[in-house]
Amino acid sequence: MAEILDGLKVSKEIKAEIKVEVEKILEGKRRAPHLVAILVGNNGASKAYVNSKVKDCEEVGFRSSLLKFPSTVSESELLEKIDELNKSKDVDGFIVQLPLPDQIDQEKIILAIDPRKDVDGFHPENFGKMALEMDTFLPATPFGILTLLERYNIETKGKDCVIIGRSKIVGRPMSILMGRKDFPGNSTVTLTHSYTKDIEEYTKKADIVITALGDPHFLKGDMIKDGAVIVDVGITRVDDDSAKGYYLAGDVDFDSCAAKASWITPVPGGVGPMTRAMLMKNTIIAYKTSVYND
Ligand SMILES: Nc1nc(=O)c2c([nH]1)NC[C@@H]1CN(c3ccc(C(=O)N[C@@H](CCC(=O)O)C(=O)O)cc3)C=[N+]21
Repeated sequence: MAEILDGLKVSKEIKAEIKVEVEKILEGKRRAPHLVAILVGNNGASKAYVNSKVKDCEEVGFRSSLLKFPSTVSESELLEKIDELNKSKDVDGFIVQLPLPDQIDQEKIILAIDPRKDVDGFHPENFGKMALEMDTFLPATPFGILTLLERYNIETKGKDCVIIGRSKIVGRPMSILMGRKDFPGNSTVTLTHSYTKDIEEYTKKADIVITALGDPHFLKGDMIKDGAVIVDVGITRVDDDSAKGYYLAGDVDFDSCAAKASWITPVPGGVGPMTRAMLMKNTIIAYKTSVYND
């Protein structure tokens, strides 16, 4: 029976550590770190995530601003706002919640963000630095997974790690990070995706499986080996007749995998809260390295 990689617990520890740092900053009579989130449109899940980020900011003592735009906003309007945030001396970092409506070129938006304020770590300059093992903002979800593995002392060196899904914000960067030379890395990485002939062939041999595909209960116990470490990034709202009208489903079939794995992340309470904690971490890093605070 697997032990739980408790992302909710670790995320609280990290936020408490950040809070202590913020208190020291304020004692030094400096302004608090300031994170801005841009939310476009009315997507229920996006709204929920952004609101929880605002709550996290309050919890650690950051200033936060939520900028809402209608789904009809033009690309140039958004670019103007980004330019303003790039220049603003009292904004340390900002994120543009994805996905964006079709009339907006996501690539253009990400390229417009000043890499020094790109606390999501999505700008190609930061992605490149990540790949080259240079100091930079790591994308929050992969950063959260690494931190979770680190805090539980999960050995990754020399392990076979299989990642399912090659998204720009999770699978792809995760595949790079797990193979990096620094801890927790040094794994032998296989990145599987929709064109992989037989995913099971890989997952069955893997010491570590990281699923990020958004397909509820995809990974079953008979697809993994005994003692594997299972990290579930998937989080899909599945309609049901509960009070909320939905439940949150991971990519992992929890019961059958937990029966075989050595460690496993739950959904909710695993990677999600870690993602949020790492955004706070990136924001305080941005604050400390900001040219305006030295
Ligand atoms: N620019 C941008 N940056 C992001 O980091 C980003 C984004 N766009 N778009 C959407 C995804 C998704 N994402 C999540 C964050 C927290 C939870 C989270 O805290 N989940 C809770 C459950 C929350 C609930 O109850 O709905 C949990 O797993 O326990 C989930 C998903 C960040 N994303």
